[in-house]
Amino acid sequence: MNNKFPFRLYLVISEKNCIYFPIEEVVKQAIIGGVDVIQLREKNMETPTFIKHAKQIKAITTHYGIPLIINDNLAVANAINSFGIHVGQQDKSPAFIKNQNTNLTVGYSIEYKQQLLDTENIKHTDYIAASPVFRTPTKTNTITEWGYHGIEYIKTISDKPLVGIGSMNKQTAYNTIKAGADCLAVVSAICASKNPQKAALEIRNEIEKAL
Ligand SMILES: Cc1ncc(COP(=O)(O)OP(=O)(O)O)c(N)n1
Ligand SMILES: Cc1nc(C(=O)O)sc1CCOP(=O)(O)O
Ligand SMILES: [Mg+2]
Repeated sequence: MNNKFPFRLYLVISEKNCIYFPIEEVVKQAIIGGVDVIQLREKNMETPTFIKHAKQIKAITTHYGIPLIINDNLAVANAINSFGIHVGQQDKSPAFIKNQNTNLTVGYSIEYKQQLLDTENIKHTDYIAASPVFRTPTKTNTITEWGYHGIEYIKTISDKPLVGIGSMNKQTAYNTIKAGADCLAVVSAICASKNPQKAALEIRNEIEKAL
């Protein structure tokens, strides 16, 4: 697998998705349970507040040696010197970001087949995300579902590390990895669990079983 994204279980987290514990506690429990990369996704935070919040989360992820990725906001990613940034089709493009002379690892959401032919952006991308594998109440402005066959299809077109996102949990993890995903990104199955550590461990176990 590409050295820049050798991860298997990706926590995508925001304050509002953490139901039973403060975000800092969910981050710690998830890491202990087996999450090996984290994205901070705060969709409604102004940049100065986002930077302050991201610094607090980065202090925890750094303590555990886990990379932190920032969703959407390049100013925040640069301000905290994050490991990476994740962007989608409505955000700054991977080509633009890589042209800023940055070391950021760049993730890019792919919503349908034709976007896989966007070679200019995909060549500037370190991993792609199948967006979504299955529809999810956590993010409703998605287009279609890739499903397991979609994951298989993407792997025939692209050799980029592939992240599956959207209703990834202990029931869907095994088949998504078997279909060809390299990594699973999870929000609610961990953030909304009464036991985030156990939830992460159970998904991680399914991933390892499928590899
Ligand atoms: C790992 C991962 N995959 C997909 C997304 C979605 O990105 P995007 O389409 O830009 O939507 P928002 O998350 O910005 O609402 C993601 N964030 N992370
Ligand atoms: C942040 C995000 N992006 C998606 C996409 O399809 O691009 S789905 C999603 C949320 C995933 O939440 P859950 O794990 O609760 O299903
Ligand atoms: Mg985005």
